[in-house]
Amino acid sequence: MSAIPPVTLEHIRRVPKVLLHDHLDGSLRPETVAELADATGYRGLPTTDVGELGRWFREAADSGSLVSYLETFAHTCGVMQTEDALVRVAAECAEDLADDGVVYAEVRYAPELFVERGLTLDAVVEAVQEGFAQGERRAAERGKFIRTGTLLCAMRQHARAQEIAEIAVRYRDTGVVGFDIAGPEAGFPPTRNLDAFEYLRTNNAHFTIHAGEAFGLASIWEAIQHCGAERLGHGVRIVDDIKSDPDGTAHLGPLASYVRDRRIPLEICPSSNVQTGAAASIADHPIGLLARLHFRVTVNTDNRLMSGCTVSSEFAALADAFGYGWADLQWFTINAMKSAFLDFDLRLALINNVIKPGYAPLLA
Ligand SMILES: O=c1[nH]cnc2c1ncn2[C@@H]1O[C@H](CO)[C@@H](O)[C@H]1O
Ligand SMILES: [Zn+2]
Repeated sequence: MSAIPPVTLEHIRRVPKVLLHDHLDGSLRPETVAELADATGYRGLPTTDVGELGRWFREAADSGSLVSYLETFAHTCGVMQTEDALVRVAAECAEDLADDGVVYAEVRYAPELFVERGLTLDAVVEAVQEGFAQGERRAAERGKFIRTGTLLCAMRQHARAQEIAEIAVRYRDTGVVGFDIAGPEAGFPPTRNLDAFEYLRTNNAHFTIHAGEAFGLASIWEAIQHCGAERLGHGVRIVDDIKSDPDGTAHLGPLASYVRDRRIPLEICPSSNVQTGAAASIADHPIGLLARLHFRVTVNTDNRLMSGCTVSSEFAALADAFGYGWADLQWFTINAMKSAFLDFDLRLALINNVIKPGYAPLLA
């Protein structure tokens, strides 16, 4: 019998993982940002030195506020205005995730941010899907399995949610698995987009909503009870509805109970929350409490470029902070797979044929 390996980054990279919340325009390789700026004539980068550029994104995003964090996306979106650029970024995204041991990923982006040079929204979606297909193929050629789906975001501060929802439904059979709203939360409640959410529900389409990140319970409540969100992007502020006694006994308010009882998945992104000020540090992150109370917690990257992270590094940071072992990491992974916007039979197959066998030798 070989000894069970310790929960280190190196070993975490080898076990199957599932990612539900990752932004395509927040996860480019720094060298790709620099090369695409050169190729497409984008002149706005703060530096063209690749090492400095990676550092710049992490530091600029380390701002303590969601609004200044989001300013960094001007540069990634700036270099993603052509079909070739979108294909490349999506293909590299699939490959990078596969190399990190991610077996299923839902990657999101807002098509409306890539039309500055004349691409149509449909052309954007088709280029991104082509890129993911290429990336999955290239990963498979290297012996790495990954399946991807995309989520189309509408930006809260624009008024295009209905249009984007219609595109999400139209492309549902070609890899678009759902819809989301992203962007600044304060001042832009999800109920501004009620028509779009009603349209999606009428068409039996899936959606998640960024809520409970920079703004509190009201945003979560609206997302679930008015809009009908199936999952919550972040949702960490649900802890505002939980009171803890000095001995650790927790008392859940009605919204927290509803979220837990209905098993509403929380797409938690620990490093991103520290950067935007939604959590003071990884060790202080509400994920510790939420996992202990058995909320449907999933672990995500949000923006790998801005946070300099991967799913594996997020797992490793949580294992360090909270002492999580392989059983906990499997629990996060199965939670995520159960919560995916993918057909039930495919979710079950990935759980039984890929995830459980991947962790089994570590749980003996
Ligand atoms: O954590 C976040 N909260 C809200 N919006 C975000 C977050 N991360 C990225 N984006 C926004 O989503 C857009 C589409 O991918 C990005 O351009 C960025 O503006
Ligand atoms: Zn996000």
